[in-house]
Amino acid sequence: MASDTGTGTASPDSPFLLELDDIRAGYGRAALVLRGLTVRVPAGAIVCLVGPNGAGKSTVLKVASGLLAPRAGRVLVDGKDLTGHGPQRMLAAGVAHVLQGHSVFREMTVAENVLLGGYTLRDKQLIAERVSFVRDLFPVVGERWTSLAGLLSGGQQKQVEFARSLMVKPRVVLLDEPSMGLDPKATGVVFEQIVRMRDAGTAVLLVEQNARRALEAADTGCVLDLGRVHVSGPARELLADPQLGELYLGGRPARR
Ligand SMILES: Nc1ncnc2c1ncn2[C@@H]1O[C@H](COP(=O)(O)OP(=O)(O)OP(=O)(O)O)[C@@H](O)[C@H]1O
Repeated sequence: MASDTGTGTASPDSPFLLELDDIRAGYGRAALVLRGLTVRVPAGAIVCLVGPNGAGKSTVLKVASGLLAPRAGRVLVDGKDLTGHGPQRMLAAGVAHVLQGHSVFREMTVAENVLLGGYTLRDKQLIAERVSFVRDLFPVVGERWTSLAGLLSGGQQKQVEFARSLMVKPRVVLLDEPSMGLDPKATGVVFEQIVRMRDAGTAVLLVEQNARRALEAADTGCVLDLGRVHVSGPARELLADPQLGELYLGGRPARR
């Protein structure tokens, strides 16, 4: 397990899909929220950020998707420096952001919601392929295709949001608190779907309050504190660490 991932260097042949390198970022004139944060997401991995309320977890995702420009540091996709580019450019580079809370259009059908995710696509054949892909990946999306999205449960709506984000075939999806407002059963289903997304080839950078459940699904965990990555390492090791459990994961790990 590494104590702070440090600054490191990035190169054009970087093994990482997404790198946030020594990021400093904040809002307006307020004090910096991120103070030298480094997070790296390899292809085919789920990386999970955990940490106390207000630690800056959502801010990390906003920097990664171009919603918030960092004051210093670099944002790289496939080793290419895209620092300062906005959300449109980051999406074109393969970085999709599923925001916190529920963002389906309740008065529209599941189909209309999902197709909105592909509105930049012009090729009808490609749209059909992507629709088929997301319907296979998230069976409930296919089953409820013609229903009004507002009639679906919270967990089902979250899967519609995932499907919408995958329409453009992103390389990495940023998920902000996907279990927010869901009961334990729906949370379990949503995490299963996140693992399926990873297994289908999309890397995931995940932010969660439900730290234990998220780390169980993740490959790598990063604990944020005071605007930096305090500790990072294999998610299983973080889960098994009693000190981290006590400090950041709401008590000691469950006995196995
Ligand atoms: N749009 C904004 N304008 C000003 N300050 C903001 C804005 N968004 C977040 N902040 C501040 O930045 C800090 C970090 O917020 P952020 O939402 O990134 O934390 P978080 O770790 O995701 O918190 P939580 O777990 O409570 O969602 C907080 O002090 C918050 O008040």
